[in-house]
Order: sequence, then structure tokens, then C-alpha cells
Amino acid sequence: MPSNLSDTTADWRARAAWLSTELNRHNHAYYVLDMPSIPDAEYDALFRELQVLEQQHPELQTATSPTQRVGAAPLPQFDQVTHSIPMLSLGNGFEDTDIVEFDRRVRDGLDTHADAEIEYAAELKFDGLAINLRYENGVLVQAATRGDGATGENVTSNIRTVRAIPLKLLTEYPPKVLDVRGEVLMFKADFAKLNQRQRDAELKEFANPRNAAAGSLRQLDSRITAQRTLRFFAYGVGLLEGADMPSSHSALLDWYSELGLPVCNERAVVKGAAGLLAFFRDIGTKRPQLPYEIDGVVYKVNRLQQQQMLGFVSRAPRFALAHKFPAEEATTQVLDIEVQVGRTGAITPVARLAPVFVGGVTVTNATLHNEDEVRRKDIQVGDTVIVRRAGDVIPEVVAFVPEQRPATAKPFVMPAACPVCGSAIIKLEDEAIARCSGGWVKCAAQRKGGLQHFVSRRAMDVEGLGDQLIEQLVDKHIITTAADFYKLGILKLAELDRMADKSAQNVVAALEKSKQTTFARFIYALGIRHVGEATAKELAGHFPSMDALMQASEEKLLEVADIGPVVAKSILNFFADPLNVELVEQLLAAGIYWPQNSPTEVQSKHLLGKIFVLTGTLPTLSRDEAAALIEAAGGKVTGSVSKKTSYVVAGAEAGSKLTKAEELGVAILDEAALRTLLESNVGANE
Ligand SMILES: NC(=O)c1ccc[n+]([C@@H]2O[C@H](COP(=O)([O-])OP(=O)(O)OC[C@H]3O[C@@H](n4cnc5c(N)ncnc54)[C@H](O)[C@@H]3O)[C@@H](O)[C@H]2O)c1
Ligand SMILES: [Zn+2]
Repeated sequence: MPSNLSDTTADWRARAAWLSTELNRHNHAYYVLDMPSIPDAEYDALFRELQVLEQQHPELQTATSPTQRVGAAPLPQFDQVTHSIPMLSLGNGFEDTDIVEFDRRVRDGLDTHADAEIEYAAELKFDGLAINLRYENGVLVQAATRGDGATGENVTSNIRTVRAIPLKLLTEYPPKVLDVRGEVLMFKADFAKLNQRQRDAELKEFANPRNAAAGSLRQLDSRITAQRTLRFFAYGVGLLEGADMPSSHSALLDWYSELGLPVCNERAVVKGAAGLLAFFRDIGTKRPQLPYEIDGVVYKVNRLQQQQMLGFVSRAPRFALAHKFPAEEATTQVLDIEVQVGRTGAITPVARLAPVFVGGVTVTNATLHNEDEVRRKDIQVGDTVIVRRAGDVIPEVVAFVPEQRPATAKPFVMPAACPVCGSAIIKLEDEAIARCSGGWVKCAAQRKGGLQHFVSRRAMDVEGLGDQLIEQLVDKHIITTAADFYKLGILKLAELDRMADKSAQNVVAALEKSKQTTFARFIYALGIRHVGEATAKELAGHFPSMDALMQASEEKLLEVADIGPVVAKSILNFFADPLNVELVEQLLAAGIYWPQNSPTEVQSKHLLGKIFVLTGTLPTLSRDEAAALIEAAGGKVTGSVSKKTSYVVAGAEAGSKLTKAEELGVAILDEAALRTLLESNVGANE
């Protein structure tokens, strides 16, 4: 309760009444419309405040208070179903102490010895909606939502479209009546597909899988439900007639499994509070990999007899507790929208936020991904927004709250120039992402990425110069351009963190060794936009020297196989910048060189027309080297084996390509056989 409230009955009453109205309004949006108006954490905070207020002032509590009720009344459009046994909610806890306290309450309630450990069934808290499935003589006859706990909505025809739910139980002796309780939910992948379809059809997207599941099940037209993939997990029981109730919760779920009802495997029987907390932590680490969303775990006293002794409070059983994960969503204000320049020059709009605690940390900014996304979500400076931080994922802005948009809200405008280097920001028509046109030589934001690429295995191939080392070198201003690598001495390197003399020597030796390279590798290492390895090879084969390449006109570039206008323009732009030309000159001056003609000892183009596939690890040649030799002899290297393949060159740990070659009867060579073939003229076509 806010402390600025003076301690008078009138104030409590007003606050409690206000909280009730708010909670009822949010309940309606959440349960009836399937469109929550605030994040769950904020709803929970209001709910707790009212609970505390009512505990302190019992006279405020009414039977109609939101704290005493479950869910919301069913929609009048649906037929109503009165539950034989009410469907309740769950009490919940967040902190370890809440769990220890729950275990203590259970032990007190059972009057067991202080040191007797209780057996609990622990399971997942699925983020969907509760359903009651009535089976009579083994046949599904009715399905109803929880509604307000006493009365739910009849959704039988919709539930019949859910393939995960059996229409008939797998038993010859079904009970006369069985109310199976469980959760209808939507898996993450199905949710993503549904929202993609909604977007394509320009329909409203669902906020999360829970709302999508609820919105899909609570449809008046079952054909719509049938198009959405819903799933189901059973976790409880209502009325049971004509069979004995299993003696524990775990036995109930085992029985369900035998009856053909889907039961989640992530469950355990544990002992005492320590067992509960261990389960919680274990599930916490598995959570990101689960194919569906959960918002916590649920603990239930396992023995049915003990459950009955404990009984119920108004809206929840005393024998169960939901242990919830920290909220992943919260609302806050957008103070500004800035742009960040990524390692490849990609410009990302980022919302600066009023600090907010979400997903277990304080968040002050969140990604907006790209310009189109900002427009689509219509996020403006000044908006109140819902921020989401799930696991270790970067926080993102989910949506803005329309009712709270101020008149002064300002739409985002993409700046014309890079905030880091001042170069123009450009966006190609067919790309979602705008980029700084400065490139890595000019733009400090792209420098580290560019330098890492420069030394990478397929470029200059400098061993021992890892990403972290480069970050340090740049951050300590030891290096600004790629040419600086070749000025590095052992002493400078040995000054760095975690750098032993020996490793420093190795790096310097590796740099020295990298000076002898190929023309193609050097072109690729320059990191010219759109010039990948293949294009670099084409260029190296086409132009006799670096000078020739740097001076090539657009027409000349277009003569090269596979080079179109976009790539040609990119190459022209790169060499139009004096900084880049200077870099090339410095690198060559530092001693980088390559054999002028073909880098190998191949005598003739005798393998013209032959198609090779490389697989596995060869004893001495790297794959690149083998490919270069084959190409120098006129052969062609492709990625997959077909009837057209002339030879498959197989090394250690060759996989499916080798099998395929054997199936198709393609000739298989080892490295020695390849060398023989390259050196002789046996493959000649003439
Ligand atoms: N954002 C909003 O405006 C808004 C409004 C109302 C409610 N809510 C949210 O809804 C929740 C309260 O709803 P509630 O009363 O359904 O309670 P609850 O979701 O906290 O717990 C009860 C429900 O958990 C589900 N459940 C999942 N796995 C289960 C399992 N293994 N065993 C038993 N039950 C399981 C069942 O559907 C059950 O009805 C809160 O998280 C609240 O934040 C949000
Ligand atoms: Zn820039």
C-alpha cells in the first residue's frame, strides 16, 4: 500500500474499491476478451495489494472481491456448463521463503512431526487455459472452460478439433464418469506460425501463446479452432464415478497416460522444501529449450488422503502452490529512440527506457530491431510500452499502450548519417536493414568486426588472434587498421591481459606466416560488402593484379562471372574511398604477397569438365587447398553428390556424401589418388 495514504478508513475503502474496479476491468480484458491490458506482473502487484489490504482490514473483504473469485463469468454467446466440482485457481509464491513457508503450512495442516518430510508431485505450470473434459463410459461428451470456477463455457465442438485430445479413452473398462482437468496451450512454433499468418492477412497478432490458445479455443466457429494447432496436458481430476480414485497425484497422471491422455514428462515426485526448490531450479535451466511456455512450476501434495485433509481456501487448494518465475514483461516509458551501429554496419533503433525491473534485472534500453518494425509496432518517443526480457535474450519492446500515448509523442525518424562515423546511412530497397555506408575502415563501430574478419581462417588465416584479443587491441588503441597488425611486436602483445610470452610469440609468427597468401584470400579479407569467398575467387582469377582490380571500371567488373550491378557498385565504392586504397597499399608495403599465377604445381587443365565433391578431412590438404588444386587443373568443385559427379574425394569422418557416392557408383578417391590424378593426365577428355 502506498505510504502516502493517510491511515484513515475512508482512504482504505477508496483504495480497495479502486483496486477492485481496476482488477475487474483487467480480468475482463484478460479472461473474456483474451486481450490483456497490462502485463501480468502489474496485475499481480495490484492483486497482492488488495489481498494485503483485506487481510489488514477484514471488514473490507466482500464475497465479490476479485481476491475471492476465480477467472471471469462465461461469455453469454456460449452455452454454460456448471462444473460438478468447482475449478479453482492456485495460490502462488515467488521467493524461496514462500516455498519454505508453504511446506511449513502443509506440515502444520497435517499435524505431522516437525521433521517428517512431505512427498510432493512437482510439475510444470503451463501457460494456457484450464479445461474440463468429461468422459462418460470412455467417450468424450463435453468440454468446458474454467469460467468463474463454478460455471464455464461449453466448447465441446471446438475441443473435438484438437488432435491431442482423445475422443475415446484407451481402455476396455472405462469409468462411468471421468472429469479430466488440464491445460490447453499453444506451442511456441505453432504460435509463431499463427502470428505470421495473422500478419500476412493483416489481422491483429496475438500478444502471447496463452492468449492465442484462449482466443483459438473460445471461438464460436469451430472451423477457426480447427485451423489452429492446440495441444493439451492433463494435470488434475474432477468428478470420478465407477472407478477408484488413485491414491496419489503421481498415480493419477500415470493412469491418465495409460488411458491415452497427454501427460507432460517433465514431472517428478520430490520430498520436502529442498526437493521442491531443486525441481524449480532444474526446470529454470530447461525452460528456454521447452517447446511451450511455462510461467512457473506447480507443487501438489502427492498423497490424495493428505490433500483431502488440507482442503481448500476460497479460490485455491491448500495442498498446492504455483512457484512462479520472475515476470518477463513490465511497462515503462520510452525516453528516446536512438540508433546503434552493429559490427557489420547494420543500424538498429534502440529505445532508451525509464529503468524498469524485468526478467530479474533492471533494463534501461531495449531493441526495436529495425525501422520497419518500429513502424509496424508504431512505437513513439514518450509512449508507455510493454518491455519483455525472456531468459538471456536481449530485452525488446513488445507493444505500446494506446490509452497512455501523450499528445507530445514523437514518431521515430531514421537519421541520415551514422552517429559513429558520419557516413551516409543507406537502405537498399530489398533489405529490411539500414546500414552505415562507411565500412569497417572508416567506421569505428564496424572496426572490430572487420578486423576479426580480416584475420579469420578463410581470409588471412592468422592463428591465435581470437575475437577477444582483437577487442582488447582495439579498445586499448593499439590497433586501428588492419595494417597495424603487421606492426605488432611481441612486447606490445605481451602487455595484454591473459597473454603469455609464448602466445605472443605465436601470434607474431602466425602474422608473419599469413603474409604469404593468395590473391583471392586477400580480396576476401578486405571485407568489401557483397564480396564473399566465391566472388573473391572470381575476381582473383579475372584480374592480373591488385592495381588492375582497384582501377577496374564498372564495365570491366561486370565482365566477371557472377558479378552483377550491386556487387560491382559495392567494389567501386570501396576503392573510391582513399582510406581503403591507403589500407591496401600499407598492407602490401607490410609484405603481404601471393604467387602471381596459379598457386600450385598443376601442369595443365586436364580435368576440364570433371566435377568433384569433397567430404571429410583429408590427411594433409585442407579442403580449400584441395579445391584450389582441382580448380587449377580445370575441374569444378560442387557441394552435393549427384549422377553428374565425376569423383568424390573422401577423407576421415566422411558422412552421407560418401554413402551417396557409393549408392550412385561414383568414383571415390583418397588424397593420394587425388594427387596422382592432379599430377598426371589420366583425367583428360581428349
Ligand atoms: N494481465 C492481466 O490483465 C491479467 C488479468 C487477470 C489475470 N492475469 C494473470 O492470470 C494469472 C491468474 O490467473 P489464474 O487464476 O488462472 O491463476 P494462475 O494462472 O496463477 O494459476 C491457476 C491456473 O494455472 C493453470 N495451470 C497450469 N499448469 C497447471 C498444473 N500443472 N496444475 C494445475 N494448474 C495448472 C490452470 O489453468 C489453473 O487454472 C496471473 O498470472 C495473472 O497475472 C493477468
Ligand atoms: Zn558509421
